[in-house]
Amino acid sequence: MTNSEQTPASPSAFEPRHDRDPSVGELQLEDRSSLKRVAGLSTELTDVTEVEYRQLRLERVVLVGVWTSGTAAQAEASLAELAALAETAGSEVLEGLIQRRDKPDASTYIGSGKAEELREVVQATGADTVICDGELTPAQLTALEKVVKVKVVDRTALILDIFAQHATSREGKAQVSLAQMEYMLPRLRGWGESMSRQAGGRAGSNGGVGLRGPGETKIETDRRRIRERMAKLRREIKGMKQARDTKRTRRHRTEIPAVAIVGYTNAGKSSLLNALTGSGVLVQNALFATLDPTTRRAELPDGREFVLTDTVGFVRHLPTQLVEAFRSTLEEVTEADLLLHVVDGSDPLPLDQIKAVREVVTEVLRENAGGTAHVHGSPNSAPAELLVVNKIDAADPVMLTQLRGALPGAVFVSARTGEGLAELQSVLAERLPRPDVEVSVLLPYTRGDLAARIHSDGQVLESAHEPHGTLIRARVPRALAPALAEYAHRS
Ligand SMILES: Nc1nc2c(ncn2[C@@H]2O[C@H](COP(=O)(O)OP(=O)(O)OP(=O)(O)O)[C@@H](O)[C@H]2O)c(=O)[nH]1
Ligand SMILES: [Mg+2]
Repeated sequence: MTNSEQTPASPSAFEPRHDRDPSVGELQLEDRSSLKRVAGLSTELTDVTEVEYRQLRLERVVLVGVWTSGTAAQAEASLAELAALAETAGSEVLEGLIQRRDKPDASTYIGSGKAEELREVVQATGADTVICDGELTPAQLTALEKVVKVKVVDRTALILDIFAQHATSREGKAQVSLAQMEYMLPRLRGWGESMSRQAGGRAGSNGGVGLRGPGETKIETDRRRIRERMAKLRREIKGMKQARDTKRTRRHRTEIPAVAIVGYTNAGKSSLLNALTGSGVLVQNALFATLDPTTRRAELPDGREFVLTDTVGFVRHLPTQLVEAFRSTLEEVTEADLLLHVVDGSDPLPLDQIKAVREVVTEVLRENAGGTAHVHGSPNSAPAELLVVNKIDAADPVMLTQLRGALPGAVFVSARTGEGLAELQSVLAERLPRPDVEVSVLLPYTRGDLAARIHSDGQVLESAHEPHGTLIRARVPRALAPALAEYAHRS
């Protein structure tokens, strides 16, 4: 598959192009389409430390989930989401099965009888991969592979694979590699075995291309090399984080309020950033389209500036390796003055999405507590949250009425049609911290530079042109006050 025109009916096909839609990042979308994976080209991996080249080669898959708690609708939504994830990773979903049990089977995840059934489905459909809707232990993966006779991967590996495909920046790539290695480390043996069987299809024989699993010594060497690479990656990520910190400190010095957009993957975070700032960040009907935080300047109706950061989307059971690896990028979340929590109002279970996002945010805030000092607000205080229900143009009116009742403080918008955006901006204006010193100055016309700074960093309350200069009464950031002191005006 190379572009959406050729495969309009594919469930993973992109949304139709909206040529004049300001919320869509056309150019990046083309880039992404042109980089679409070509399946079946990768050759067997010879060096396990090259984790980033190890695509999962998911092609024709059967999904299987264990439904332990919650409603049937929730169990089905979870499997539907797994299907969307699998399609985003480039695979074709043939079948989905759910087993109701108290807890996953300790040895094969699904019960042994069900595993036999699964094997029949795999054979009947001609699937080459089974994806389980959870995180399996290395032993469970191996045991289930033995029964179903094809490669078995779990939800964590799938999400890691999508992240690996979507990472573009150096930092993003490093973070994903680190997460993949962490996931791989305890699973090296399992991988070796499954890869061998996968390549040759003659389990038990002991020679030939692709059939030599790594020997014990090789595994030990590989483990050591992976650990070394992980240590190196951690150092590199730390270095990249320092560069970003410097940039952020510069912003803090001018005390421009910061807003971080968080939310479930595909909720429309990037679309909202584009709609509020007129930028062209990548928008795609795919999960985890955005991995790198993008910061843009935006303006409130009263002229005050703020910065808006788009962040990686969250999902139920986001792999902990990823939260850990993305911690440095997620610091944008910790240090924001306000979290704009975007919810997809057209999703069947938006309240579940809100819950999942809040869980990850809480984890990120806890992990980062005690880290870098906060400039705004008190140290370690969690940023306030503003819920924004998006896609109201596509949402079911009954659901919207329910949501309005359930989420009294939320703002309802459509990034696509622009509905509700004006209200969102005025709510933002109320909620964002104001510059905190009031000054009255008579600026000579030669100091247009200072007048410009008052306009960009502060809030002008009154302004009048006098013979000797501009008389301005304004609220400005404390940091700007000293430069203005010599022009202080008393009436
Ligand atoms: N109908 C409708 N669709 C929307 C709206 N906002 C965004 N979308 C669509 O939802 C999909 C996801 O939008 P994105 O802005 O990429 O979502 P995101 O939250 O940034 O997603 P990730 O970066 O993948 O986590 C795209 O197909 C958008 O066109 C909206 O207000 N109405
Ligand atoms: Mg996005």
